[in-house]
Amino acid sequence: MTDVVLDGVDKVYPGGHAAVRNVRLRINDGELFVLLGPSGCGKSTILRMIAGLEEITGGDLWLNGTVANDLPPRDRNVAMVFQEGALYPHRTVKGNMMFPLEVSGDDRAEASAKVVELARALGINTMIDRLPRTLSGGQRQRAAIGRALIREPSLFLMDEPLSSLDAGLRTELRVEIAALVRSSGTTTVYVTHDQVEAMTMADRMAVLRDGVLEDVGTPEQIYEDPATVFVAAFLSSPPINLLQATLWAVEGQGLMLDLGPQRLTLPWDDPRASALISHQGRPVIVGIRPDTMMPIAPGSPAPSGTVLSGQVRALEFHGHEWLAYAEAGIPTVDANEVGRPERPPVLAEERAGLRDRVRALFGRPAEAQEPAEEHAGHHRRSDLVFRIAPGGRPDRGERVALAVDLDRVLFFGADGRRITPVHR
Ligand SMILES: Nc1ncnc2c1ncn2[C@@H]1O[C@H](COP(=O)(O)OP(=O)(O)OP(=O)(O)O)[C@@H](O)[C@H]1O
Repeated sequence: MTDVVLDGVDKVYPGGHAAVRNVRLRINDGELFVLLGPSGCGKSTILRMIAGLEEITGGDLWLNGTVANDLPPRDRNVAMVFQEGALYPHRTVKGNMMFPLEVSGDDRAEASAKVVELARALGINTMIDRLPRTLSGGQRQRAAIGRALIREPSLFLMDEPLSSLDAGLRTELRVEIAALVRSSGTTTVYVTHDQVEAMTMADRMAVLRDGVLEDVGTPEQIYEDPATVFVAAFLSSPPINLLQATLWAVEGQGLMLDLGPQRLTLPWDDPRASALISHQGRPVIVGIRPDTMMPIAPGSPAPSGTVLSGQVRALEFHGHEWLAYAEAGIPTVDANEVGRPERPPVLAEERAGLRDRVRALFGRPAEAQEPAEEHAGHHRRSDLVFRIAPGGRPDRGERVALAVDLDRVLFFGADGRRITPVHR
């Protein structure tokens, strides 16, 4: 059993790349804690620093109340499983799982009984005499997890252990891994870039971007009450609508969100009004999840300032639901570009260079270029995305009115941080 504290931890790789920046985090004893973020955000680096495989260049790592920055990996009692859990190819599943116990000189009969019991819990008891190459990817990962857990580590670290498996197996294994580590009570840090995996498995989770911690909390807290626009967007599937607005206080009406050609109004008695008023006259980002907008019959009564409208441009069938995309003329925001430092100009040049090279490759003449998208800065997509309840599906080209559940709308400043207080 162990708890882990990262106290202002930095990682600057040789060559100067700052992969992890001032991360402050507490992972409690027995917790299944998930590190989530896009590729390159520093998740694996954090995991490797906890394991002692990567030097910490700033701040402190505490393991069970002791600073462990310089503790050798073998003294941390940590077990780790990677994307492709490496097994010894010439040892059977049982031989692989026995190995850590043999090294520590455990009694053979006891070790064997323990391996059989854990193999049963992992659902691989019928294949313990087989060699790894005769197993499927999922079975190999189970064996690798078994080998890591067999010596009862204080801390279990998993780096994208399911990412090489197909979707069905991933779903099955994530349920089993979560149940197994919970029943063992081992503090577990699990790295993934898959938000569904994170939300379904985690007791608590952290969301990272560019080496910086954006948010920490339970999956429900982070989904319902995200700290930043990046977190709200990263955890939203289908994508959250992020609308560019200017906020105005209007006497007798409330807080008016000027969305260009359309408006929403928050009444004065809304509990968020007092925090929002500080942004009077300033740009804000309005976050509306697709399930918080409901199509209503045109002209049907709705409180003023609660309806958006648009023309249906596309419909998508997702099996359990339909999604619709409606052109509403409202400027939208790209979450990836909000609240992050400006990229150096050289990157933009490199990108243009790549585009030119691809064009040259496919022989596209320069005059065949598509017209430039009409957006400035962050404005890209200009559709409203909403869910459609079974039954009343609009047609493509039809105008729709959408009642917005204002209580569930999220408000962010232009820096991408939530304007209203975040509760943890
Ligand atoms: N040994 C290294 N030397 C220099 N830079 C490195 C090294 N290892 C990682 N990086 C850089 O540090 C950043 C974080 O890498 P890291 O592997 O921790 O990200 P990640 O979130 O785990 O990504 P992924 O999901 O793709 O594995 C990346 O920009 C990566 O290129």
